[in-house]
Amino acid sequence: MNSSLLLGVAIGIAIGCASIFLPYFSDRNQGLNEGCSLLPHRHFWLYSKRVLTPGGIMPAAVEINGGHIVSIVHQNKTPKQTKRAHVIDYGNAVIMPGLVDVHVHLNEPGRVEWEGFVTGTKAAAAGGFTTLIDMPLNSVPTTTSKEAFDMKVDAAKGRLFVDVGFWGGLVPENALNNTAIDELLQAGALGLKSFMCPSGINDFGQTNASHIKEALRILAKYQRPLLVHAEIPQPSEDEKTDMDISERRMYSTYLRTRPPSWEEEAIKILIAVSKDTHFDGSKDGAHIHIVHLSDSSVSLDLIKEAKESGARISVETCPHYLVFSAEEISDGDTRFKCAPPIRDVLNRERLWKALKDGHIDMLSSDHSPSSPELKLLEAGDFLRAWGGISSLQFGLPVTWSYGQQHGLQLEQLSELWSQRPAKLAGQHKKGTIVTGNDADIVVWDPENEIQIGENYTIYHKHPITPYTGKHLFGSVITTFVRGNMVYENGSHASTACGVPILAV
Ligand SMILES: NC(=O)NC(NC(N)=O)C(=O)[O-]
Ligand SMILES: [Zn+2]
Ligand SMILES: [Zn+2]
Repeated sequence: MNSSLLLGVAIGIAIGCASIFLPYFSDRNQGLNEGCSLLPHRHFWLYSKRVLTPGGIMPAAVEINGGHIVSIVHQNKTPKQTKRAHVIDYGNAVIMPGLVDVHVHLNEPGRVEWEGFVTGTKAAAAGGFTTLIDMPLNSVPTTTSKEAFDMKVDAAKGRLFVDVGFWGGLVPENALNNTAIDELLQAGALGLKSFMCPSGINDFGQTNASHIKEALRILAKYQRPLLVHAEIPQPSEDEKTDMDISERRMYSTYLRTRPPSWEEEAIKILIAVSKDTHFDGSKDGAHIHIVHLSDSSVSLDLIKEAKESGARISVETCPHYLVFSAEEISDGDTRFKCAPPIRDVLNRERLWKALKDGHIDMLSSDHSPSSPELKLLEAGDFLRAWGGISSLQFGLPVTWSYGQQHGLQLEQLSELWSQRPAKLAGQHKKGTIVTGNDADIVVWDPENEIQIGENYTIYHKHPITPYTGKHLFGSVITTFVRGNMVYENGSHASTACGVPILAV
């Protein structure tokens, strides 16, 4: 070996050693992006008596360094605070994976008077959500082309308090254009989303079975899912066009306009098209995800059967279908208007059973607010008001409080809110507390009582929500996104350091 080679090897070893030991020499601040975190450390330990890991809930210390979980030590005592090791002891609070919401309408760019990246992601952080996946509609433009996708990502930069990925939109204009869909997916869309009924947004038209089949062919190649708003309008016998305002104010009128048969019909078609999605020799086929299931009767049975026979189908439901019922919605109270509609108590209880039995794969908020005027609260006109419920920030305490009454365990709740949604979005480093994953964590007190109301800060752009007045259990203490403490007890980090998540 000549001398210059020897020198090279020696330098190489020196650099190698330095990088192995670097984290220990640089316990404070190294690589810390000023303002991203309320905590001035990048290497620290979180401790509590209740850490939720895939192995169960246990007393443990979670070591975080450089934004990742680097070790999890099952121990009954708080680790010692040393010069090198900053330790936060959360006592009996629960440390669990940050929540992942795969169905959020942030409406930016273009409809920031409805919601926006800053307000939406601040609400998310305060609610324990560390990742959101944004829907392609309600923003202007809708996210249906590569150009629109790039605009969305640009608009998001520097404005996110949690990480945000994006679904692309599948509409009649791009569905049969393979190049356009390829471009959208190559730009980073995590999958596509389509409607089988009018979406309420003019430039987001409804797709039919042929559009969906063609899109699945391409999605199968990328192994990314198609999310579908599964309702197809059905002809009805008593269709009246001349209803007066007193009839339009009645919740029962609205409920009649969107019967379960709309969901059934759409789901039948989706199951039929999912049968053979092993296109071009693709061995895994395409994945269809049914968003916001409301009908827990025939629709749910169809999904169960299809899954049993091996279809690659998953389904989500939302807190509002689990908490409210048609019987309790007052006429004129359009805060509750959403599509598909909230149905009767029996339907709700069957949804809980399906959730507990594992037939519903995950939860999502379907946070879809609008400007207050569009809810037509004064007129209370259910047929003309905007359909969409504002709820992002409350998902955890709501589903925990009502889930407990239905025998749902914390471990199950975490699977429904973190592990499975992260998987659907292709985020394999998120959704669980395991070594090597992103340090996306919520620390919360499941026993603390709260009330959504005056003494509760709502970070959504508009506070209008049907949850107002609800007494709940569970308050978020701290939220970490990739090791940054982005929220603690009513304060957010000063800089928005969440990142746009792009599929690669
Ligand atoms: N344009 C929307 O945001 N629609 C949403 N509205 C609801 N769910 O009422 C949805 O997800 O269908
Ligand atoms: Zn929808
Ligand atoms: Zn939606």
